[in-house]
Amino acid sequence: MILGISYDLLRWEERNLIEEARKLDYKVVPLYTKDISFLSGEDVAYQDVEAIIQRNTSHSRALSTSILFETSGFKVFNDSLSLARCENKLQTTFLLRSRGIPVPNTAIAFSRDKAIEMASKLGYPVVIKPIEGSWGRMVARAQDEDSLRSLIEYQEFTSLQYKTIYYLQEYVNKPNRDIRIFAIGDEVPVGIYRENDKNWKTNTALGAVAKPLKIDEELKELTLKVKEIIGGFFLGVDVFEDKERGYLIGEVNGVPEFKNTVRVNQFNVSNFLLNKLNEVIRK
Ligand SMILES: Nc1ncnc2c1ncn2[C@@H]1O[C@H](COP(=O)(O)OP(=O)(O)OP(=O)(O)O)[C@@H](O)[C@H]1O
Repeated sequence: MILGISYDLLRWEERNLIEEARKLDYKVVPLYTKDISFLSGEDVAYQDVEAIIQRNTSHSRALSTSILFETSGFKVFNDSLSLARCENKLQTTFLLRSRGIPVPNTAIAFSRDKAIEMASKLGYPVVIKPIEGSWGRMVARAQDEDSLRSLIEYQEFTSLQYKTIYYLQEYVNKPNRDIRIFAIGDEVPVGIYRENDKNWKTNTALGAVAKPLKIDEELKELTLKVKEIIGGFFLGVDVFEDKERGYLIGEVNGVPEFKNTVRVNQFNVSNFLLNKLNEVIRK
C-alpha cells in the first residue's frame, strides 16, 4: 500500500506507525503539514497515495488537512466529519446523549448568569472545561459558586475560540482512574486504565499511571456504539466508571496517542491499525 501520514509533529506514535508500515512493505509518504499547500483546481503531487492517516496534534490543522485531502480525492482516516464530532466537546456530548449513550450530566450556557444557574442545577462540585482542548488543560473543578465565578472569569480572558460558551459538567465521583479504550475499524482490541492517586484529572500527561485494561462485553459494545455514532476509523474513547450508573462516556479523541497503551499491554497498535486499514481500503 502507498500510505500518506499527515502530521505536524513526529511523536513516538508517528515514528512507530512509519516503522511498522515499512515492516509491512507499505510505501510511506510523509505529509508534513507545514510543508504542504493546496491550490484550488490543481492536483497535488502525491496522487498515488491510497490512504492517509491523520496525525496532526493541532485540532485545527487536523480538521483542515482532512477536509483538503478528502476534497482532493483521498481516503483519510480519520475523516473530517468524525474529527469535527469529537474534537468539540459540546458536539460530542450532546450528539452521544441524543443517541442514548450514557454521558455525565452536562450543561451549556452562553452567559455568566445562566452558567451559575446551571451549576446549581447540576450540583457542586462542577467541572468546567474548554469546548476544545486536550491533556486536561484548563479543565477545572469548582467546589462552590464563588470559585466557579472566578474560573469563568479566567476563561473569558483567554484566547480560546469558545471562551464565552460555558461547558459545565457534574463531577463524576469515579475511582482514582478512568478508562481509555480504542476502537480500530470494527474492533475494540485494547485499552488502559489511567490511575492517579494525587490528581482527580487522570490524564497521563498529568502524571497518571497506565495499567492494562480488561475489556468486558458491555464496554466493548458501548465503544462500538460510540464509534458508530461518531464515525471514523481510529478512536480513543474516555470512559468514567460511576458507582450507580456504570460506564459514562467522557470524551472521544480523533487523533489519539497510544504509546502507553502499547507499552503496558504489549500490544502492537500500529500493526493492528495498518492491517485493518488495508482491509478497509481493499473492500
Ligand atoms: N465530569 C468529570 N468528573 C470527574 N472527572 C472528570 C470529569 N471530566 C473530566 N474529568 C477528569 O479530568 C480529565 C481531563 O478531562 P477531559 O478528558 O475532558 O480533558 P481533555 O483536555 O480533553 O483531555 P484529553 O487529553 O483526554 O483529551 C479526565 O481524564 C478525567 O480524569
